[in-house]
Amino acid sequence: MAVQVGILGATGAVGQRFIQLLDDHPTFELAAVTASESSAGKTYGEAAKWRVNTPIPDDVASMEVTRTTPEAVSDDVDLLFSSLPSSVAAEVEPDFLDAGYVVSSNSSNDRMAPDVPLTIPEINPGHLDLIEVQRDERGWDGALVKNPNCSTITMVPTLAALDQFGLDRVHVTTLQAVSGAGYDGVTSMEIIDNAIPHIGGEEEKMETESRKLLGSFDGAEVALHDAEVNASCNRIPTLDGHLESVFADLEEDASPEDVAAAMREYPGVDLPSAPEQLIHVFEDNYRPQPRLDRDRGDGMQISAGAIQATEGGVKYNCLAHNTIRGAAGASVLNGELLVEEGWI
Ligand SMILES: NC(=O)C1=CN([C@@H]2O[C@H](COP(=O)(O)OP(=O)(O)OC[C@H]3O[C@@H](n4cnc5c(N)ncnc54)[C@H](OP(=O)(O)O)[C@@H]3O)[C@@H](O)[C@H]2O)C=CC1
Ligand SMILES: N[C@@H](CC(=O)OP(=O)(O)O)C(=O)O
Repeated sequence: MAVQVGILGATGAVGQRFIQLLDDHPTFELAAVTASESSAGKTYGEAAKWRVNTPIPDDVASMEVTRTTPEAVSDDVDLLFSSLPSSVAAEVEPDFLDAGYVVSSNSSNDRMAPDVPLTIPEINPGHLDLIEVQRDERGWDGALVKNPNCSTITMVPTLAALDQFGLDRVHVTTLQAVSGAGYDGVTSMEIIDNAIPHIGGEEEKMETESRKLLGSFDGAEVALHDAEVNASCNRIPTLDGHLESVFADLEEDASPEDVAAAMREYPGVDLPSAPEQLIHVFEDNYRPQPRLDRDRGDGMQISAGAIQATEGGVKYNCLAHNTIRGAAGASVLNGELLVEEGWI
């Protein structure tokens, strides 16, 4: 039976990706779209400055955009995807949770809260059970699950594959696409013929969220993985697709071939939006590249390549589509996991 879903912040850059990914979804049926006061009351077609590379589905274009309050959303909606600015999400998500909604959120508020599952279905599906803790502590009838930051989710599946060799220390440098900053985020004058060598708050997110995702859960709390993670984040003039260079120190000996095999064999999950193989490893050291490889697995697969030995471990490059696997696709996959695990 179809699960009725809604999108909070549906008119924005990530909201538009949600609409694209939910069109013809086998389980989810879009029943509500919300945005700010200035969009409320308009049809979606009037309110959204549509910038995704497929047309607005006709049935969505004619839907009425509502205010972002629980009262404005029908009780028939079982699951909400959230792509609000994090300051707005911090204020309104708790209202929806109090009202009993299950929320799969892409916004960065509360990702590191001890009682909020920060989840990638292929990596730490068991962390979803934090929902019980969250309900006890906060008295919510609903449930809140978060997906990680787009740069974090690009790297973490590869680190999870390396963890069998004893992940000790990670250094990562990112080359991030402009779409990560949103449509109005960086101006053309800033980014063309240029690179911007810092992204505010991004390094800390990579350094903390990765350790929560790889951490162990004992039924009550998540113990952060004890690897040291250091990140340096940079913006470059690609449109979509974050490329990252990772240097990982390992406790055990592992050749580049061992590492490539561990990445290739890392198990996927059987959910509608999941790629068949989680990590594609290239033999060609000049791959992955953003323009050529971001759409692998409908934008949900992670790519890796140029795996080479270092004194303490390995170095390699990895890539993911930042607004699909790194944002809306990640939330949809978490929604599918919530259904699969019986939370909805
Ligand atoms: N852009 C990206 O690639 C990525 C973004 N993210 C995160 O996802 C979230 C959304 O980002 P993005 O889509 O780029 O943002 P946008 O600014 O494009 O969209 C924001 C959405 O939130 C709505 N909104 C804004 N203010 C309010 C309010 N006060 N009350 C209710 N609704 C409001 C907007 O409605 P309206 O149109 O009416 O203003 C719009 O629908 C952010 O937390 C961001 O950090 C994460 C990964 C990647
Ligand atoms: N900061 C990311 C995008 C983003 O919005 O991340 P977060 O989901 O952590 O807010 C980027 O610039 O590419």
